[in-house]
Amino acid sequence: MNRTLRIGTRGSALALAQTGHVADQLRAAGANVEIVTISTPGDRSHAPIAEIGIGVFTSALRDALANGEIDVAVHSYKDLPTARDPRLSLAAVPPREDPRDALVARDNLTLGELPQGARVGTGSPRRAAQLDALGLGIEVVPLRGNVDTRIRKVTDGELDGVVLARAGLARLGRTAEITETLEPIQMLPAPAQGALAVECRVDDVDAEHLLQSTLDDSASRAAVASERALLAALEAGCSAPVGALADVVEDLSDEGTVVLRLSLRGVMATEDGDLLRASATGDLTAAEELGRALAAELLDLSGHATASPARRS
Ligand SMILES: NCc1[nH]cc(CCC(=O)O)c1CC(=O)O
Repeated sequence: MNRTLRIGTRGSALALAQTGHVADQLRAAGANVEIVTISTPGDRSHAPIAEIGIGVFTSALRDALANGEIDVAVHSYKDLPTARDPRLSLAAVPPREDPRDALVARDNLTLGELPQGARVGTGSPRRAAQLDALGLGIEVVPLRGNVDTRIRKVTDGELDGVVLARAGLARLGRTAEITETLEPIQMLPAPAQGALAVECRVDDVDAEHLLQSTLDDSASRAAVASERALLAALEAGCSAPVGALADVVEDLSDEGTVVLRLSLRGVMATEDGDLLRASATGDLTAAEELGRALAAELLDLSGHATASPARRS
């Protein structure tokens, strides 16, 4: 392909870092690429995400792609709405970064070492619900802004800690500031956290082929597909905070050969702040079915959780 691919990105340090990485890989494969920065309403607003809505970071980029201002859009996958955009094709899901959440706290402290009443910042209802459920007496403080702004609240002494996606810190070369990487058994990440979504126009088959063959990782794509299918199915039934993580695991087939399977864990907060958890494994080739099945199980649990009048504990 001898045309120049224009790759669109948001202008945040994180977005530029991840797009730069994608551009480098495409250049290494011999493509001509150019990076175009697109400002989004999400970057200009300081309101909580819960108020301005999912898609604020991604829809301007998607529109620019659909009208031909750019040829490729690179998104943090977890920031994309679950409804697919019929104008666009998900050409590649590159190998996923570590999907876990991370704590950056003062004095090198871990969550367990923070004192009662410690103030920990996060704008994510999912992180807040899971922090509360640990029963550590941590006070969750609402917080927004880019990675730098959030960490500065800790260095300035305004907060005792903040919880962020490890992947974001890794892409910015700031993992040294992490004081604890949170195990998924305590805190399940957002569906698709740590993964990128690389889109092109649905009719741009040349770009789609190049992006897919150069960047796509089928295991990451399958894992993320099951997490997102779980999220989409739960969004239809409720608006509760949701965490999900699929791991690709080795299993033995009936014939004794090694097969790869998906192991999916999910968590959903109820209205009274209890956490419902479930897990399941399934075929790598039926990732979305697995996500939907686990969502149905969580919805079933939530029905029991709210419908039972004699509920104690
Ligand atoms: N919602 C903002 C956002 N979108 C993607 C990432 C981090 C990188 C990723 O998960 O791929 C972050 C920051 C964070 O959650 O700390």
